[in-house]
Amino acid sequence: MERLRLRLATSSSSSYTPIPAPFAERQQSRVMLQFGAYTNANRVENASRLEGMPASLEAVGSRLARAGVLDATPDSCCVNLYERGQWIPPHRDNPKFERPFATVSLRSAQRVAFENGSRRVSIVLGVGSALRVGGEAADAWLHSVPPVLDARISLTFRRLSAPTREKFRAIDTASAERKAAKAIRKREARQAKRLAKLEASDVKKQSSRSAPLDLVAAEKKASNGYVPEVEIEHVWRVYDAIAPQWHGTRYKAWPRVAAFAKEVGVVGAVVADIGCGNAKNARAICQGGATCVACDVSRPLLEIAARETKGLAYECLDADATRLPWRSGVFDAALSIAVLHHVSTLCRRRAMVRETFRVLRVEGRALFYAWAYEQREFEARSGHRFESADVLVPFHFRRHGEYYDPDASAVPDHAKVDEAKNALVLQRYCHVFREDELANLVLDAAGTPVRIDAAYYDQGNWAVAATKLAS
Ligand SMILES: O=C(O)CCC(=O)C(=O)O
Ligand SMILES: [Fe+2]
Repeated sequence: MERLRLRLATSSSSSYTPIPAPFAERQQSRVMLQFGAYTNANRVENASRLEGMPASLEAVGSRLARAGVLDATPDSCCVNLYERGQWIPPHRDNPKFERPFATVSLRSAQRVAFENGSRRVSIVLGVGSALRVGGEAADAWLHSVPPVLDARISLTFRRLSAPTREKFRAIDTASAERKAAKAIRKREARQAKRLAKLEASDVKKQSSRSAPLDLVAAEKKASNGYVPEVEIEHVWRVYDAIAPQWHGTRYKAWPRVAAFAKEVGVVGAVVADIGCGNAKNARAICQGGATCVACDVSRPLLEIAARETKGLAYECLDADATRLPWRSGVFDAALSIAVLHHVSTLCRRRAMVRETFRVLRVEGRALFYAWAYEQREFEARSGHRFESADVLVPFHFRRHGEYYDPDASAVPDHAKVDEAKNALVLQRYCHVFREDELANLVLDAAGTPVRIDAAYYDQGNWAVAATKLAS
């Protein structure tokens, strides 16, 4: 008996209930091993482990159902282990179990008593017998086990009632759903954490580089080497933003530039227009039959240039004048008109001059124009007065009129609104040249012997025309 009790008690799906101390003292109750659902102080326990019955007990339960002792296959079994003298007071079986239920008696025969008011009925349960209890016997009558005469085992088979079973199934489903939802939340939280970590490391990576203002700028930076932030923000992005308005007000070549272009732009000549902007010099260059290859860093200006030069032998491409994408010695002439003053370091201005002469053939001619520090007010239409050599010059980007496109590309971060003028004020960076500075730069930085053909003041700019003397 003890061995059996231990064996069953260690079965994982069982509940072993020893007799509580006060009950044990009076020998009330018995050791119980319960499989499947059972009740404990009127609460159903283990309802979701209905499959928990050992195969041997299940076989007995099925046989009871087949024999018609039970109406359906039981899903729980309580094994009662009685020592001699142990007993159970009158009670009613928990209504959360279906009727009928059945008790199989083993080991020793035992009398059980039924009572209903003053009525009493006793039944002797023989070894191997099955007692079916249902109807009034189960609910109107109480039953009890008087002190057993000998050690005894009984097996009571029950089936959880349909509503209770349904209730527990719903609870089970809900708890499974809660569990699943919790698992999903946990997984999502983990993913969010991982993502945040990735993003943080990305931001770190980005901020450890000198942050590019936009992708185009970043791309240019990568392909052209270092471009100071001031040029990207205050030259490149400004021209990108103002391109249509810029084009609208500057569409004619300056006369002395046009004269130079005409001189060099003969049939068969190949001319470079470096920093071409909206290509206002294109006609002057190409009208004599020359072919022109132009470049600029502003895509919006290049788009205008391409549009404006349809039908001309004029090609324009996106390139930085400090790193020209052409072979050395291929051009007969080069124009660098109002470009040098937008380059913010001496090193880059020197690079631009050197590159211009590199792509020229020997005897090739170049014309440079750069904004003058010394503005001769009576000559200069701009009327600027500069305080120093490196300045920010405001450009009023009108938010109205025929050259305003509200859908045009983004304005630079530094733009300020001027409500009175209904304009955005953009600041263009300029390095303004002092007298002789441009000529000295050309002589110094050409990287090859050059001859200065002319140096003069025109349109508020210093101008230098020079010829490459050797390769
Ligand atoms: O052992 C028996 O015969 C009856 C047991 C019983 O009534 C019970 O477990 O509720
Ligand atoms: Fe009972």
